[in-house]
Order: sequence, then C-alpha cells, then structure tokens
Amino acid sequence: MTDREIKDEDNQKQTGDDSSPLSPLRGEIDRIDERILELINQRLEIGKKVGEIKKKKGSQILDRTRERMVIERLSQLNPGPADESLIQYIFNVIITATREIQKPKTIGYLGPLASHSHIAALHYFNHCGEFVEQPGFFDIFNNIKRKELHFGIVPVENSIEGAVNYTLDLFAEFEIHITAEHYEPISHDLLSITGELKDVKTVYSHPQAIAQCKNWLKKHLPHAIVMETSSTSNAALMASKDEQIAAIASGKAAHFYNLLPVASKIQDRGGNITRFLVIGGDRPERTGDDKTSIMFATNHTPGALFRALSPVNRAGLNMVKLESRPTRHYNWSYHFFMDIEGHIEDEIVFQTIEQIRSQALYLKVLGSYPIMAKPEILQ
Ligand SMILES: O=C(O)C(=O)C[C@]1(C(=O)O)C=C[C@@H](O)C=C1
Repeated sequence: MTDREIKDEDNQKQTGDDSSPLSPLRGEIDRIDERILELINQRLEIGKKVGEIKKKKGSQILDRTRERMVIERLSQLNPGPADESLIQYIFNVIITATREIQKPKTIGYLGPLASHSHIAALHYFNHCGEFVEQPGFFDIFNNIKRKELHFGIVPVENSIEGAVNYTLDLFAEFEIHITAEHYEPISHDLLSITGELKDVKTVYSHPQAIAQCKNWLKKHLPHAIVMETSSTSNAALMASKDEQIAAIASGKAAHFYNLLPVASKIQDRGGNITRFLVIGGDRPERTGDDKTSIMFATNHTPGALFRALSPVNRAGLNMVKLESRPTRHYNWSYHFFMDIEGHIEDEIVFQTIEQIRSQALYLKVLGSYPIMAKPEILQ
C-alpha cells in the first residue's frame, strides 16, 4: 500500500468510523450536501434557459430589481438559525454564478495554471467566470483591446520586490482602464504526491520562492537537492510525476496537480503581498471610498515635476503612490504613475487632474476604482 493510500484510509477512518457518534450525523450532512449540490445545478440549468430567452429578446442579463426581490423574499422566509447576512451572502454567490452561466465573463491571467496571477483571479472573481491562461502580460492587454477577453488581472507591485515595471509600461502602450485592485498574500507550501517529508529527495521551485524558503529548507531538508524551475506551477507539475520530488508552490496548486501538503507556509518571513490590478470591463461607479490612477509625462526642465504635483497639495488630496518609468522615447524622460484618493467624478479630483494636465506634456486617466483594504500580514 502506498503512503498516499494509507493517508486516504486514515481520512476515511476519521469520517466513517461506525462506532463514532459523529458518523450518523455526518451521513445526514452528506445527504443534505448532495441535495444542495443537485439543487444548485438545477437552478443553474434553469438560469441558462432564462439566459437564452433574454438573448433572443435582446434584453440584458443583469436585472438588479429581480435579484433584490429574490434575496428579500428568502430573507423573509428564513426560519433560522441561519443569519440574514449569511442567506444574503450565499444567494448573492448563487445569483452571480447564474449570471455567469448565462454569459460567462472571460478573465485573462498570466499562466501557467495555479500561478499567483491565476490564484488572485480566482479569489477576486470568486471562482465565477472563464479563466483563460495567457502566455504574457502583453497578451492580456492586447486581448482586452481586441475584445477577446472581458477582464485581465496583472500584478503591479510586490511588498518585497517593488513595482512590476513590465505592467506599468503596458499602460503607456495600451488604452486600457483599471476596474479594481486586489491584494493577494503570497504564501509557499511544500507539496508532493505522498505529503510525507521522509519521501522528499529533490525540491523544485522558482528561484524567488526557493530564496524565500531558504532557512526552512536548511532546517527540514538539509540533504535535499534543490532545482530551479521557470514557475512554481511548473515545479508542482514536476512533483506530480515523481513521489521523491516536492514543489514549493501555492497551496492552491495542490488542488490543480493532485498533490498533498508536506508543510504549509514555509516562507522564512511573512508579509509577502502582491497588489494586482483588474483591467477591462465597465468603468466602476463612484463609491465614496475610491482611488484614481493617472499617468503623465513632464518636460525635462528643473521643477517640472514639482509644478505638476503642486495642484494635489493645494487641493489637499492624498497622494498614495508615485512611480516613475523611463518613457523609452527619449533618454532621461519619464512617465509618472500616480494614485490619488477620490473618484474622477469628484469635482475636486477632476479639477486637480486638469491642473496637472495643464503642466504636463501628456496625461492619461487610467481609472477610478474602489479602495481595497490591505490584508493583515500573517505568517
Ligand atoms: O430572473 C432572471 O432574470 C435571471 O436571470 C435569474 C437571476 C437569478 O439568479 O435569480 C440571475 C440574473 C439576474 O440578474 C436576475 C436573476
């Protein structure tokens, strides 16, 4: 019997031991879950038919009034103990999934499967939509421009490594707007077929992930051979082919490559978070807690940047980010990327941006979108 089979049997024992007082209750939970599963799928099938009728009639998929009615009716019917907010949450997810099946949105991410971008996309879009692997950041921008994709998700900044320059440069090249921001904590697990430390002879991963787990590897696997791969997902793929190989990859990669965790969160220090931008889709409405991203270029004259920034100071707006990138048209000329708090529909934000524009060689509003709270930094 392999270690994996023994582990599976252990799990079965935990859940299916006849003598345990838990087992009849778990049996009931299993049967209820089966009914919920069946009903969710039935609802989605009916949603598909509603979608087809709407398509024929040329009407919009989204019907907020109907959605509100559905949720209000269920809140009133709810006998408890489920909390009203729980009912609203669950049915919002179900309705979103119904909308998705009626007209799935396509979301481009930098592959391969289970990459950090893929995981960020799954989290941001709540697993709803068609996630389409892209070979490069350029392809994400280009396919949104060509209307081959509805959305894309691209990293823009990492808490340890800093700005992702390639993404910033693409904003200069394409007329693509930002719809949202998303923070994804980057955490590394050690994954293998058996999930047993004693089986691990070789560790594969991306050089950055290996560097971030150096101390853990020294302590727990001092004799293992360490091999570099082009991505953490490729490492997971290698590990899925050989019991003696383990991959440093995200916990989610275990699911895609049928692996088990040998150890979780093995990075030497916490606080590794990547900020992603969601691009494409409709321009978000003002929420009252928004951020506006702009890019501009100034003359190469003394004080030009200072003059361009003065309107922000005069308006009392909060500038939350300023990055510069060479324009690559003329040596020593720069694009500036700036985030300020507020929405472009706020008069003060609009006026301030117009004043910056009057001082700049060129200015582009990249988008106004809701501010997302930075996640707690956990180890
Ligand atoms: O009733 C409809 O029009 C549907 O398309 C179904 C449904 C739902 O899941 O309940 C889904 C999308 C609409 O925005 C409203 C409601």
